[in-house]
Amino acid sequence: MSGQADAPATNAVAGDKISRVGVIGAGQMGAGIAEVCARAHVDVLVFEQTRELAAAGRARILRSLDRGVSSGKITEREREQAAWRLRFTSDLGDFADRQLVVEAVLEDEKVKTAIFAELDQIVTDPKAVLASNTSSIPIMKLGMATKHSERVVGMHFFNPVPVLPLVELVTTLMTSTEVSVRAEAFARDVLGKQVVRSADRSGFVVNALLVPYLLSAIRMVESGFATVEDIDKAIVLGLAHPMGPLALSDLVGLDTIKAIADSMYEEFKEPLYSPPPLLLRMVEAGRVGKKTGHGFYQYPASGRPSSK
Ligand SMILES: CC(=O)CC(=O)SCCNC(=O)CCNC(=O)[C@H](O)C(C)(C)COP(=O)(O)OP(=O)(O)OC[C@H]1O[C@@H](n2cnc3c(N)ncnc32)[C@H](O)[C@@H]1OP(=O)(O)O
Repeated sequence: MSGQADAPATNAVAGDKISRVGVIGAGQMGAGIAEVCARAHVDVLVFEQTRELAAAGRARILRSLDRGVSSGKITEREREQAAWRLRFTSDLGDFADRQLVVEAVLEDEKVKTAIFAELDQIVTDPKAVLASNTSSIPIMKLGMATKHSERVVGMHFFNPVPVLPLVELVTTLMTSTEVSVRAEAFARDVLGKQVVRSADRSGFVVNALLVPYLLSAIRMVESGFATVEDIDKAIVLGLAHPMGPLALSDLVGLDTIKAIADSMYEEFKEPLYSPPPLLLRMVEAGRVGKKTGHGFYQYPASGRPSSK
């Protein structure tokens, strides 16, 4: 193998434009992906397991659209139109007509492989793209849960999805050229994202660099090397990052960081990827960051962080 992304299996060309998308999961990533699709004039169907989760997902998207209006990124009319393009279902069978499905459920390999096996039966169009937003699970494992692994790619978005312009596109040894070209064209030309390609290695490009950095910051807190506030202040003021590593860990979710670190450690057996005990204890305590209101910082209803 060269040092490039894994070579796709065939040389077909891109098919027609994708205008019907399915998103599985309306948590922080799924909701963000559904929102950017709806804002890009795409018909979006979102799967959530229950009506309550679907209602919470819709409310999350509407709040973000409101924020888009108040910050002058979209007009009231665009907000209304995007909201109309979003539908929810709790029956995966409704995804039969989707041209692209993006799975964005929790980082659990068993859950994700079961979804891909089911989707493969439901979405029968051979040109359809089955994508995962996984942060770290090798895409091949998801592809091999299907009978058509040539349709499976990784499309990895970044949080907050409406704000961050990157998508990592991950092709496997089995992904067809047609599918990778369609997925890239959709992310770039329809969603207006910029695309980088990564080989199918746990963590891909961004998390392979980000996760050891976040884990090192958590180890610094654990050892008493510096306080949470000072570590974040040092990085914001000293490196001009928009937020420090502990605030960023809270934004991503400590449960997600643990899952990514576990997956990267399993793949590379690199001690730097091993989750430190403080991270494990915080996840066990349910203090996983912004989404539960408490992580390295506390998040009152206003959403503004305060010290632990
Ligand atoms: C773990 C993984 O697998 C993948 C990951 O996701 S890794 C995590 C990647 N994410 C990051 O690194 C986030 C880093 N942090 C940031 O980018 C910023 O701190 C932040 C965007 C989260 C918040 O920034 P902020 O300055 O406090 O907020 P705010 O000023 O309200 O918003 C920043 C910009 O986004 C825009 N924005 C915010 N919410 C928006 C929305 N819902 N829709 C559209 N635009 C929005 C704002 O208008 C503003 O735009 P301008 O700079 O042009 O004015």
